[in-house]
Amino acid sequence: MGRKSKKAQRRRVAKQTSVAFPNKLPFQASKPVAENATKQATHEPATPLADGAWSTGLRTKYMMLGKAEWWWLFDDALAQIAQRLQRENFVILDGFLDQSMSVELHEELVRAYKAGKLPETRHSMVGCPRMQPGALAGGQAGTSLTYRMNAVRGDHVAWFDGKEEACQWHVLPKYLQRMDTLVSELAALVPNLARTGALRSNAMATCYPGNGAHYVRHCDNTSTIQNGRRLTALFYANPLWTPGHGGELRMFAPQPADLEENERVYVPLADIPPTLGRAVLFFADERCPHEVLPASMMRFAVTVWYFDEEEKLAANKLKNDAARAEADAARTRREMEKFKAKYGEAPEILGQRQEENEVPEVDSDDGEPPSLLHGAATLRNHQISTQRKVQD
Ligand SMILES: O=C(O)CCC(=O)C(=O)O
Ligand SMILES: [Fe+2]
Repeated sequence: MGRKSKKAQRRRVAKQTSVAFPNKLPFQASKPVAENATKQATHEPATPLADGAWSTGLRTKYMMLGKAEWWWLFDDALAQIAQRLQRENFVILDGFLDQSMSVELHEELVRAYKAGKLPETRHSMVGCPRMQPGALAGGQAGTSLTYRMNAVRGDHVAWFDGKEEACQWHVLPKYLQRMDTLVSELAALVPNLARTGALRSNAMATCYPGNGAHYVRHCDNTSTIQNGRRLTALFYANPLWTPGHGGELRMFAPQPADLEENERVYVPLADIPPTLGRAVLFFADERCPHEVLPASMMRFAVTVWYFDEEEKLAANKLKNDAARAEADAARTRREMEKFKAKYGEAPEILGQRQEENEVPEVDSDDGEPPSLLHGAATLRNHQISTQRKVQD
């Protein structure tokens, strides 16, 4: 396909949405989790706590070159990130943003969360989207039946493009630009990400408000749903996190896509604390079942999904397909029944998905690549050339 027609196709996606095996497991696996296993009563981790210690040497090296905050952007770091992602299906990046930016992003998220709790007239951020309890399901195109159930998913969320003036963002747009840069670099190194990097979701800001809020084990995409999500990028902003606060991201071993649910055995691989400045990247499909363990304190994160262009275009084409929407809705109704029987909580049915969660592309005819890639390349070139000067 020619560049122009590809670009036109991308633009159509934006219009339609109105706003883009491992050899060895990394951590020692503990006992498989049976389907009905009850949650642990204590905060003892069931699996080893996982951190980003693998990058300490790299971070020290780039700190000494005055490039601490860009450590992940250099060729040796990118090669390791790509290698880990391919070998383990997920990778932890500590210090993705430096301490002061991370603290500031935490403050921005707290501000947005608090503003959403006040009546419109009583805060200074009128027009900043309110964080609401997160929705479930939505089907392939995201436009089918959705529902809420606190026992399944207990976070509050809102979607942001980082340009909302009312929200007074400062760090969020910088974070997005950096993550876009990283993912567009990885797209050139990881074959499975080859069609990723031009389309992504907006940023989903989340707060698990404590009191045991959690998100049960799930995959962000599956071979049945095919919603286009290829890579999940998380950033955690919790300055005072300690193990007693819970809210770890538990990663499970990959699932063969062709196994029925009752044949699956979920082996926990690692519990990842949601500590300040930490980013986690993982494949959005059955390679990475995951859950958020109960949080006893407020827990803030930003999630972005990078889409496989082809899969996302196919999913969007089915937006107005009544038969597909009904098949998705039927599956969602079965899921709701299952959860209702398991947790005894009635779902709140929302109907069609409310959020507009995809990023529009710049509408230009001048042959420029999509804004996302363009901004990302510029950022990398700038940082790398500065670094070369430092080394020369
Ligand atoms: O916040 C996290 O650590 C993960 C959240 C999650 O799995 C999701 O929103 O799909
Ligand atoms: Fe998830």
